[in-house]
This record gives sequence, C-alpha cells and structure tokens, in this order.
Amino acid sequence: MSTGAWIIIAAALAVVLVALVVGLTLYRRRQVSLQVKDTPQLDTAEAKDRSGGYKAQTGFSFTQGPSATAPPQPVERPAPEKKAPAPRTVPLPEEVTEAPAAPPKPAPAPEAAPAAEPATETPAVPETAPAAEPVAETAPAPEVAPAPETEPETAAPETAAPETAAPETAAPETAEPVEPVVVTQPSTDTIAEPAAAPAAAEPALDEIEPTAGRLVRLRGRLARSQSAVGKSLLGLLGGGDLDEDSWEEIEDTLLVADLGAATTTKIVDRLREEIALNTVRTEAEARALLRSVLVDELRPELDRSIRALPHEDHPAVLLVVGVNGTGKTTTTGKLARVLVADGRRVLLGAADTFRAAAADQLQTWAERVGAEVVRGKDSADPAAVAFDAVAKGIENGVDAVLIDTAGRLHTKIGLMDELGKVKRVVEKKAAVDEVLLVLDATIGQNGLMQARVFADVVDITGVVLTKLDGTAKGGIVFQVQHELGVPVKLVGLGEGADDLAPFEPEAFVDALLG
Ligand SMILES: Nc1nc2c(ncn2[C@@H]2O[C@H](COP(=O)(O)OP(=O)(O)OP(=O)(O)O)[C@@H](O)[C@H]2O)c(=O)[nH]1
Repeated sequence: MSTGAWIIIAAALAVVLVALVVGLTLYRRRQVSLQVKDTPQLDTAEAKDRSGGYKAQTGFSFTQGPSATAPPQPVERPAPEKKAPAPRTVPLPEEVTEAPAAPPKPAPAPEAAPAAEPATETPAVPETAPAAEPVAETAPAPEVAPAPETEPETAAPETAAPETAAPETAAPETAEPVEPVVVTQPSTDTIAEPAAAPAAAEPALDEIEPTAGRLVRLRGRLARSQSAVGKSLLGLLGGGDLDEDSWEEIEDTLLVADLGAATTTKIVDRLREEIALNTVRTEAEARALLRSVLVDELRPELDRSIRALPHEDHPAVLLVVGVNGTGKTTTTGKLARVLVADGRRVLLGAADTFRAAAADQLQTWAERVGAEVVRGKDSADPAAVAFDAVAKGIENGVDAVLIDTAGRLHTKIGLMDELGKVKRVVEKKAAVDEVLLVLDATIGQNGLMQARVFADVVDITGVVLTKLDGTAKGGIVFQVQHELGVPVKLVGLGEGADDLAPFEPEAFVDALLG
C-alpha cells in the first residue's frame, strides 16, 4: 500500500474515534441532566406552600406578621356541646344608625338558602355565668386560661378568661348554653363537631372570582367616579400658560377631591417648580408630570401586604375595626374570600355583638366561602368572642382568623375600652398581626375624623377604603395616609362579594387621570 493510502486510513480512523468520543460525551451529559431535573425543584415548591413570603400572583400580597409575642397555648377540645336556643333579639344599640347591613348579595345562589339555617349553633364553650369573677389562673382547668382583664378602667362585667377557662369544669347544666356559638364548616377535616356535623347540610359554596388583576378589572368603576378630577386637572395643566387663577383652580380641584390642604399645597408646589423649569411643553408631558407627582404623594414604597399568613404554630390574627356602616363586615367577608381563593383556611370571629344582624351577615359570608365562624350571643362581650375565635382558630389549625368588631363611636372612652380590651384579650392567645381600619370614602372629612379617633385607640396597621366606586372624593386616600402614616392597603369598589382590590398607587392615579 502506498503511503497515501495509509494516511487516508489513519484519517478515517481518527474521525471515527472523535465521533465515538463526542457521542459518548453527549449521551452521558444527557443522562446527568435528566437526573438533575428530577431533583429538589418540586420539593421546594411544595415546601413553600404554608410558609411566609407567599405572594399572591394577583396583586393581593400576603405576608407574615412580626413574630407573635404571646406563646400559643394548647387549647382543650371543647366540652360536650349543647344545642343553643339562640333567640335573636336584635338589640339595635342606640346610636348605631348605619346602613341596614344587608347580607352579601352577590352570587345569590338560591341553593344557599337552606344552608343559612344549618348554621345550627353548637356552643363550643358552655359558659359560666357571664358575671363570673376572674377565676382564670386559680381554676384547675387544664387549659392555661388567659389572665382576666385587670385594668381597672376596663373592669367590664365579663372577661374573656372565665368564659373560656371554664369549659371542663362548668356544670353541664349551666343555665345558658350560649356564649360563643361555633359553627364549623361541615367539611373540615379537623375537629369533629358532633352536634353540628350531622345536622349541617352541605353548604353551597360560592364560586370566587379569580383574584388576579382585581384592580385592573375594577378600574372602570374607580375611573367613573374619579376621572372628573383628573380631567379637570389635565385640562388646566395642559392648557398652556398657567396664570395665578389657573393655579388657584388647580388647588380648588384638589381640595374638592378631598386631598386636604397639606397634600394639596405639596402637590401644587411641586407642579409649579417643574413647570417653572420649562420641562412641560406638551399635554402628554403635563400628564406624565401630574401622574408622577400624585403617585409620589401616595408613597408607593409603603408596605401594603396584608399580614394574613400563618405563623409556625398559630394563625395570623387580623382585627377589622371601623365605625358601623363603613363596610367592616362586608370587607371581612370579601377578604376571607380572597384568602380562601388563595388556598388558605380562614375563621371569622363575629365580635360585633351589638347588632345581631352583623353576626348573621358574617356567618352568611363564612358559609358561602367555606370558612368557619365563631359568634357569641347578642350583646356578648366582644372580647370573649374574639378570644374564642382565636382559640378555635389555633385549635383547628386555620391559617388566618379575621375578627369583625363593632365600632360604636358614642364616646372615645367607650371605644377605647372595647377595642383596647378586644386586642388585649386576643393577645393572650396570639399576637395581633394586622389591625385594618375600614373607612367609608364617601364621607370624606368625617372619615378622617374617625380615623384619628381609632388611631388613638389601637395601632392601625392598614386602612381599607370602601365605597370608592361611589364617590369622586377618592382624594381621602392621600389624607388618610398623610395623617395616619399608615398605608391604604385595600379598596372596596362595590357591594359585590369580589369587589375588593389591593390598593396600588399607580393604578389608582391612572384611574384618577382617566
Ligand atoms: N358601593 C359600595 N358599597 C359597599 C362597599 N363596601 C360595603 N358596602 C355596603 O355598605 C353597607 C354597610 O356594610 P357593612 O359591611 O354592613 O358595614 P359594617 O361596618 O359592618 O356595619 P355593621 O354591620 O352595622 O357593623 C352594605 O350595604 C354594603 O354592601 C363598597 O366598597 N362599595
């Protein structure tokens, strides 16, 4: 063979060898990558489920509150239950003149009708006489009962402690089988409610609208009521040279929209500065400037997440406070729906015991959404109901307990006693993660006055502004945040069950500017 032939054979062999090596490498690499794929990815996703840091992909953002101070205590199983006669005597308190508080009307689901009754109450905690003296700590009851209220100024006749501390020891015949009536969702897999389970018919659960993009979907409503303000501002700013009259008109427009004097001055000053710099030449630039000034004023950097995620060993606890008629109960129900839609287990505490209809209304929300509810008899001590709601929530391992409170504003002292007590008593079981103040946007400056009173009484952590669909005075958002230094976290944009949206400064301003 010639040398040339040998070279060709050698080259061919070399090519085959290279091909073999490459093929083998590729094969092995593919094998490795398959194994990698199988690994932890899925586990972590699953492990995330119940922990903090959850962010609804919806614009609703839920977080875990700061860690609890009160050590959660093991709660005894409720004592044998008795049927509550539950006569409802609807004692409308004197000054509570607010809205009739219709039960949630959305999703009228006729099948739900029978489900309203099955709420046959089963008192979870047979109660001792309401006037029971603070016996808590000395009682041999196994459960570590919360200390009774000791503050002299809140020496209300009832304390939460005796009521819940007594279950095991109370004589079964205790006259009144009333205090906290607990209605559990029949399908829950937790504690067996022997009396309730067989009696309760399967409740017709509502379809909950997807929570994604709520504010966008509801923006039309916001725009309808707000855009007059935006249009007028844009008309003035984009109209060329601005004389003093025009600036005054801008100021008036902002004031009429309830932005308040301080915010209005700040906004007008900034607009003047920018316009003096000649940076605004077109209508589009005027719009962009106005948008950025308004958004900045709404402090987009504030944390607007709702602290509704459970702690390791107990649920998140949220208090919903506000004057009657502002939409507290409705908001509590709407928020429960959002949480349930996001896979959370929710318990509602009906601590608004001054109006029987309020508890009924909350119960209806709970049934429709598949949440549990704890309620007391009419005029029961709201603190006791709130306490029992949290205890039940811990016992049943729910993710969040939402407590609807009563907000009678006859006197600040009364409110302080009541709300302060609710918070203190609840905190014997678990720290309160969130105190949401519900304000009715349609009442403008009055809402601000209410906010001040409530802020003096409890540490508000977030504001819910309701009925923004029905007012052009959305400017109250600016004032509330400015005055309280607390973010508006949620907005109510209608009476519908799903008409609750997270508050987003940019989206709000866009709606305002139309
Ligand atoms: N248009 C509109 N109406 C709302 C909104 N939120 C609540 N409402 C209505 O306001 C009325 C009062 O709401 P409630 O939830 O009963 O108010 P509350 O503060 O709990 O009052 P009490 O039940 O008396 O304690 C009801 O008719 C609700 O449907 C909202 O965002 N927009």
